[in-house]
Amino acid sequence: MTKVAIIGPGAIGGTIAAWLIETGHDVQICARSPFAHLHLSHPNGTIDAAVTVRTRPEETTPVDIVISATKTYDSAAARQWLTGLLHDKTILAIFQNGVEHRDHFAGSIAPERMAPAIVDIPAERHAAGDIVQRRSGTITLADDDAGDAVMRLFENTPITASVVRDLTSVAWRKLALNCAGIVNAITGKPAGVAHQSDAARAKRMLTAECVSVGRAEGADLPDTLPDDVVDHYRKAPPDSINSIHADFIAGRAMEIDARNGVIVRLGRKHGIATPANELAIALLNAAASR
Ligand SMILES: NC(=O)C1=CN([C@@H]2O[C@H](COP(=O)(O)OP(=O)(O)OC[C@H]3O[C@@H](n4cnc5c(N)ncnc54)[C@H](OP(=O)(O)O)[C@@H]3O)[C@@H](O)[C@H]2O)C=CC1
Ligand SMILES: CC(C)(CO)C(=O)C(=O)O
Repeated sequence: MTKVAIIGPGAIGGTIAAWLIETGHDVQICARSPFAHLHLSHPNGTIDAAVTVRTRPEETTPVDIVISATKTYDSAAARQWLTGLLHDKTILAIFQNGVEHRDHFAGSIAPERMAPAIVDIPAERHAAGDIVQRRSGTITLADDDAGDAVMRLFENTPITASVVRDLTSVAWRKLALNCAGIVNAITGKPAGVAHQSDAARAKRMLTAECVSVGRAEGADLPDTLPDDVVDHYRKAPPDSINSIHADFIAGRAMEIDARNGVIVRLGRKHGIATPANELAIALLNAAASR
């Protein structure tokens, strides 16, 4: 049994919490709003569990592994929980999209105790503690001691956790998929719009910039990635809605900076022009403004 804390019991944090409780770990949940019961509907059934929820950092006790699973823009707020949760060997796993996991938590824990994770688990939260997991999914971590410890946590769950030598490339490949998702939010059309040639062209342009900047950052990315991304959206259920599109529809904050802004920012650093991402960001911000 490992002592675990999960900061941010949303779609991903709630799914992870349910599986870790189910497989016998001691889980503290760090939440903004209290709830007493966790209900996960997953591809093979359901998990129902009573939960220990902390709503204030001073209520927490140190654990072996902290998993931060907030949206990227809540990373600074998530850091506030760490004081009470860390002992001198605690590992901090960062479950979020984007390529800046370490930057968001820099200075809060020694770099060798951070475990950035690329998560591919489609999940939605319907209410506090009420989560639907669509597919068992995968968690990819770096091949080091911290990544190894987090991978072992999932041994008895249906979620496939693995470690890879080159997490940078995995993160940029996921970013390629995510940066193209902005087309759905701007057009207001779900995945099936990728069958339309102009939408597919826009996705390819965004992704091509991601490939150039990612390579400058050291990622190993294939030339076929823009086409692969379009294929991915074409193969998805045509009515499926990616998370930035869902956040836009719901009027929630969006991970625009982590999914597209980062391409523009790092592009500038390397002298690479990123007009498609710049334009897409401006259009989505304009569409979201009241
Ligand atoms: N959902 C998915 O299918 C996938 C998501 N991801 C990535 O995983 C990350 C998490 O996404 P997701 O689970 O969907 O997001 P959600 O919005 O569903 O969950 C985020 C959770 O963090 C909580 N939170 C925010 N700030 C704090 C804080 N200071 N203290 C405690 N809790 C806090 C929110 O609380 P509150 O209830 O108050 O809002 C919410 O419960 C994102 O980076 C996303 O891009 C990656 C792959 C798939
Ligand atoms: C569905 C997927 C994988 C790509 O758009 C995603 O990560 C998201 O919805 O944010």
